[in-house]
Amino acid sequence: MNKDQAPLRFHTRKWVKPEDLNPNNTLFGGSLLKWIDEEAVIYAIVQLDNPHVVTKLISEVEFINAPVQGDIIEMGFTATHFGKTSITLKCEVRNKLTRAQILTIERLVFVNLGKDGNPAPHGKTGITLGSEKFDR
Ligand SMILES: CC(=O)SCCNC(=O)CCNC(=O)[C@H](O)C(C)(C)COP(=O)(O)OP(=O)(O)OC[C@H]1O[C@@H](n2cnc3c(N)ncnc32)[C@H](O)[C@@H]1OP(=O)(O)O
Repeated sequence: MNKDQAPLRFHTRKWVKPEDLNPNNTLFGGSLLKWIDEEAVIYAIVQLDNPHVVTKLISEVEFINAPVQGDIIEMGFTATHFGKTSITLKCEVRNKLTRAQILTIERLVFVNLGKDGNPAPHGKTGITLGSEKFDR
């Protein structure tokens, strides 16, 4: 980990259920990516204090270990870069009980949109810690 990078914060947990499985009886990768995209955009929305944020890019995804039914997994995110209109996150997913790594994504880029739907400067330069802006 880069020494200037904040540690990943593991908040969201999921319980792997029968409807989440692929025909091999392990977690369907598409379900996991959907959960990650939603959690990541919520992280970006909170950090940028704007509900109009879209996913621009998801970098290489490495599926390391496959969860099975009944596993509890947790998703961790941290912001690694604040651009002018974008924010870049890193993601790791691990098994809540064994801590085994499940997946890593080095870069998820989200873009802050203005009222006109075009990229707009967000003015943020660093991570907002604690319960964030939406708790005010
Ligand atoms: C949560 C969801 O499910 S959203 C649904 C899925 N996402 C979408 O449908 C988004 C579709 N894409 C779009 O609407 C457009 O591409 C937009 C509005 C996001 C961006 O439009 P662009 O013309 O690329 O905008 P622009 O060139 O101004 O770049 C905006 C930011 O994205 C960054 N960016 C653009 N392309 C890339 C790329 N390929 N990789 C990484 N960052 C990029 C730019 O560096 C810029 O960031 P910065 O201002 O911090 O330097």
